[in-house]
Amino acid sequence: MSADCSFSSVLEASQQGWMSSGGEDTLLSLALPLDGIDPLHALPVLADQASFQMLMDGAPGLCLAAAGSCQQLELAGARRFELAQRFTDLSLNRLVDTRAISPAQARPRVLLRFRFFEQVGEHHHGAMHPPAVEAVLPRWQLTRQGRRGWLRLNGVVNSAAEARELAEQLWLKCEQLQADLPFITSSRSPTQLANGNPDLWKQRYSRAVERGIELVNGGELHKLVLAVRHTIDLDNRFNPLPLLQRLRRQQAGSCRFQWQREADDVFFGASPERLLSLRGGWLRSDALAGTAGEGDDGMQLLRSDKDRREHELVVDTLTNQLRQMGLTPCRRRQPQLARHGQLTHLHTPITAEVQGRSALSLAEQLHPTPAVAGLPRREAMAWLRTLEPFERGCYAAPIGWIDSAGDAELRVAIRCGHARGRHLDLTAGAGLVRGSIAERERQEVELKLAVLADQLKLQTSERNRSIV
Ligand SMILES: C=C(O[C@@H]1C=C(C(=O)O)C=C[C@H]1O)C(=O)O
Repeated sequence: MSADCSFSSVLEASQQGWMSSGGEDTLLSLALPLDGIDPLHALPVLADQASFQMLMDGAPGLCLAAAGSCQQLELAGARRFELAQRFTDLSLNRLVDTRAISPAQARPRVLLRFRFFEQVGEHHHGAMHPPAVEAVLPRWQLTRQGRRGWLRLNGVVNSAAEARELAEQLWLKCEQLQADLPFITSSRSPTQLANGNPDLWKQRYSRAVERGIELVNGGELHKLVLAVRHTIDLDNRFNPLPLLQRLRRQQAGSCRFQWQREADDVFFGASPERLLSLRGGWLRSDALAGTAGEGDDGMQLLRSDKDRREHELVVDTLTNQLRQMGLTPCRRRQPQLARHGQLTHLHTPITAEVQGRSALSLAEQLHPTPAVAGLPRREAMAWLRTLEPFERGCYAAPIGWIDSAGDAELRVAIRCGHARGRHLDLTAGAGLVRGSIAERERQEVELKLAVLADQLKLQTSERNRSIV
């Protein structure tokens, strides 16, 4: 092991960090290079018993696991983007980073998860809902990009002795992670219990889609993205890690994510859609809309007038919003095909130079995109409230991180599930535009739900063979 990653060097860094700040409640951040550890695989050891756990697996790009909370913010509603950005800046600026000169992957990060709607709908008050935004400076952060990896520990210290303790904890965790990690297996996949009427969502959805199509054909809306929720009851708790590990192979182009608030509340998925990536003052956003039906390898999709219009609405809106912010976005002229497992979409990447803008001021403009809400945005959002009989929660909302250099990765949380105890909610939606056919849209969400359900690899009891 090289000199800069020996225990004595960590200890020395912790003491220097403490002395350089010397104040009460010093937020100390220690880091060590730690190659060869897969954060997805290591998450249970990293987290130990911590209730907060997070994973953003963009492998073969950056894979990040985090656990425990050092500083956190939860907000109920208004000005959530602005306040979450302020919390992020304050937390990261306050950190005494003893490894300030380290590669981008090692930078300290604040993790963020938004709810789709700023406010909970009138009819759903009283039930448990995720906050409008959660922002967490984690205690532990483990990253890997390529063959390189880093372990970071953030903690509040009030004395040289506490700074030393922090260094010891980092060293100990480093040793634990280098020992043999347990394999990720769910000893037995949970069995899906028979639940009422598995076709209930279809009946509800058909009615909502017909109304949605009236709205777009009548010109009241240009687009509306209606979602459905399917709830599955299980005989056991669902552990998403084996699923996320499989999806890494099957959907390498997606970003797998998991946000565990507590052991009984885990939100997870594999997002094909970037709300924004910020790297060194450059933004990239994905317009992703238009979905191939079963049996179409994408050629019909590329020729479909309805899908091309639906897609173009998303590209135009994203580029206009960026222009309104005084930016000069670039886009490809023609959409490409993006394949994510069994689903193929039309995809147009959009880029812009955004020097000096914060990630969340940009995200506030872009969320929710017409790929997941509709157009005009405000009217579409109001119709979603009327036509969707459930709270979206964090479905289709931004999830990701911001680092100490202002770089960020925010994904749109679709292709996702939310496990609460033994209940598992799967949510999927499809965009309606003029000319949409109700039956096709129903088939599209059915396909999306079936793909999700299939990936879960649940056991089915004799009495309940079909999920969707
Ligand atoms: C809303 C979802 O997906 C979005 C809607 C799409 C469509 O309508 O074609 C395609 C990709 C996503 O932007 C979802 O999967 O839940």
